Amino acid sequence: MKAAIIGATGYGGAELIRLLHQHKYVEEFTLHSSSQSGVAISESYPQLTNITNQSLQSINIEQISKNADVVFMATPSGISTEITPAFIENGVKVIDLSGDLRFKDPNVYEKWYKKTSAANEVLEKAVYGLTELNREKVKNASLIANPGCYPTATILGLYPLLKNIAVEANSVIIDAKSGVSGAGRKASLGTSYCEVNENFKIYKVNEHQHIPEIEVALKTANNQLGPIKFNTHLVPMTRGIMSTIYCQPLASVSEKLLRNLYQQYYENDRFVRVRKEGEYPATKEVYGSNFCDIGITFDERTGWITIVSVIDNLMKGAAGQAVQNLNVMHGIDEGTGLLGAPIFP
Ligand SMILES: NC(=O)C1=CN([C@@H]2O[C@H](COP(=O)(O)OP(=O)(O)OC[C@H]3O[C@@H](n4cnc5c(N)ncnc54)[C@H](OP(=O)(O)O)[C@@H]3O)[C@@H](O)[C@H]2O)C=CC1
Ligand SMILES: CC(=O)N[C@@H](CCC(=O)OP(=O)(O)O)C(=O)O
Repeated sequence: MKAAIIGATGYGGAELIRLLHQHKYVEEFTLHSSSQSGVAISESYPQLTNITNQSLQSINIEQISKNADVVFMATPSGISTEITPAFIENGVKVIDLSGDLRFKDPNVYEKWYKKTSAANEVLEKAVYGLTELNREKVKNASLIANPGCYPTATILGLYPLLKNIAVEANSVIIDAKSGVSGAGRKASLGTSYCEVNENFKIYKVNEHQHIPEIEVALKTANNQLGPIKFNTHLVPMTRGIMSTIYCQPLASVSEKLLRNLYQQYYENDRFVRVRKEGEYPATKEVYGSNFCDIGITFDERTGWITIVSVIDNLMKGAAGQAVQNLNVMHGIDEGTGLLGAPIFP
């Protein structure tokens, strides 16, 4: 198949290049930029020298539509809203990494992203691409709203629990941490070295745009769920997300039962690894891979469950999951191009 990457000069775009380059069914991909057409991608990313010597092309929708079977939108929020409808009209599949198409209700997007939403008919076509939850819908989709990075770690961490165990409706607390690549490549004061190094800071307190995305997905597991408590922190590391989740079950549960429940729920999901008793995953244990690793425990003293869920934000949190969805949409093995082990140390 033939692919095009719009936003190829960003971190999500560069990760897509790395993955599509090693994907045996992608015979060709083109790279598109709104600001650097004509410039070789290796000018932005010297590590891609001899991997691809392509020059960036402008974003010409008609030309891309003639060439590509599928377009990846690795662009900031607001761009897919403008561009994707034309690709859909031209019969080209789209996988959007941004938040533009993740909500069915346009008001939710407008409230949390503070931007104009895509039209209802586009939102209706979009399938929320958290592959493990929506595999059957992804199979038949022509438009994928790839999930956000924090939602991927958090929803995978909570879903089996909320589906199977009665919890205190208002007890879900999510303490999430991200590496700095989660903010993209664009320079900003808040992500500059001196602001981040040897520092640990909370940001977007009570107003993170991923709050409604997580709530909408979790309500499909338990519609009694109250508002979640969710906050995000910037950690001085490049990649990785850790979502530490606390939740109070209505009745005491055994740790063994919880682990069995998670293992059963994810038994056919090769990218979710449920850790054994007493083992909690670290971000480096999924670095550069498409895995989501989950540790779980119940504290009899407090009566609370703790779940730890980690991903690489650029892989399972963005480009990796986008390629996983590409595979499912095209009926090819879900792991194609994604089976590399995590990089460690
Ligand atoms: N980083 C992460 O971990 C994750 C990111 N995401 C989402 O994926 C998307 C891409 O993120 P990321 O790669 O990190 O972001 P970056 O900021 O690294 O890259 C975004 C790219 O979009 C392009 N762009 C900017 N403005 C426009 C425009 N007006 N029209 C077309 N293209 C434009 C730029 O390339 P150029 O100037 O060459 O056009 C830029 O390189 C975002 O929506 C982000 O929220 C989702 C999950 C995780
Ligand atoms: C570290 C960091 O800044 N991360 C970003 C993740 C952005 C993202 O994934 O946003 P979308 O919903 O538009 O995809 C954030 O917290 O906003």
